[in-house]
Amino acid sequence: MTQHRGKFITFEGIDGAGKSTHIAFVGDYLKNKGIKLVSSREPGGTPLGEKLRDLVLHEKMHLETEALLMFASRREHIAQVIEPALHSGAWAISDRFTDASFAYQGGGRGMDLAKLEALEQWVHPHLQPDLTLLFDVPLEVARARLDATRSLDKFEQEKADFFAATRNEYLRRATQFPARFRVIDSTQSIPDIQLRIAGILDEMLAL
Ligand SMILES: Nc1ncnc2c1ncn2[C@@H]1O[C@H](COP(=O)(O)OP(=O)(O)O)[C@@H](O)[C@H]1O
Ligand SMILES: Cc1cn([C@H]2C[C@H](O)[C@@H](COP(=O)(O)OP(=O)(O)O)O2)c(=O)[nH]c1=O
Repeated sequence: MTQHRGKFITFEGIDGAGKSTHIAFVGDYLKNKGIKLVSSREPGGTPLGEKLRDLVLHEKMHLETEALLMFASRREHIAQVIEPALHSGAWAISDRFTDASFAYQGGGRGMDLAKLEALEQWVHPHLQPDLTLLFDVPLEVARARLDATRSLDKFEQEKADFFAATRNEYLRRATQFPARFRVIDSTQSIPDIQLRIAGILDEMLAL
């Protein structure tokens, strides 16, 4: 019997939007529906990727070095985790993927989008998420949530205009790729957001 390829779901949003809060919910929801899945994150997702994550989140570096390390981590993640999972029929869910490079390195830091497109074509010419959940909140809401909870990494210490540009690029991409993006208004309560996500997943499961 031919094995059906699994689905690939990615989670995106500016820091503090509430992305991490909902990843476990999605994992549990899908497992309860009998779906086998692999959950991982970027940068990271493999032992080498986690080492790159540590560097890229804490060291100062040239913008293009930062982008190249994101894609290096991604290359390893796709080869070791995402493709094998999808090929075996399992679903893969990733806390961030290439949209984050466009939003942060492209939007936030102003890197030429054409260079990011070239990297995307190099690293995953044939792979795109089946579904991207974009958790969207105004900057002040995200900032207040971050300040209430944790010590901040290199990106999280950036200023408001960085996050405004990052958020805009995410929203621009959601408009550019409407078939796979779902924008979640993350100012809503956690239970309301979960209801919306469950509806989106049910639609996908019915396909
Ligand atoms: N819809 C929500 N309403 C209120 N607080 C939220 C909501 N979503 C997340 N939070 C809180 O905001 C903080 C940041 O959420 P988190 O999921 O870690 O954000 P992200 O992964 O997007 O950076 C956490 O303390 C979380 O409990
Ligand atoms: C995947 C990716 C992440 N990032 C940034 C966004 C985040 O600020 C940071 C780490 O993401 P994340 O795992 O969401 O951070 P946390 O665990 O603190 O919630 O890396 C990029 O700048 N480019 C990328 O391509």
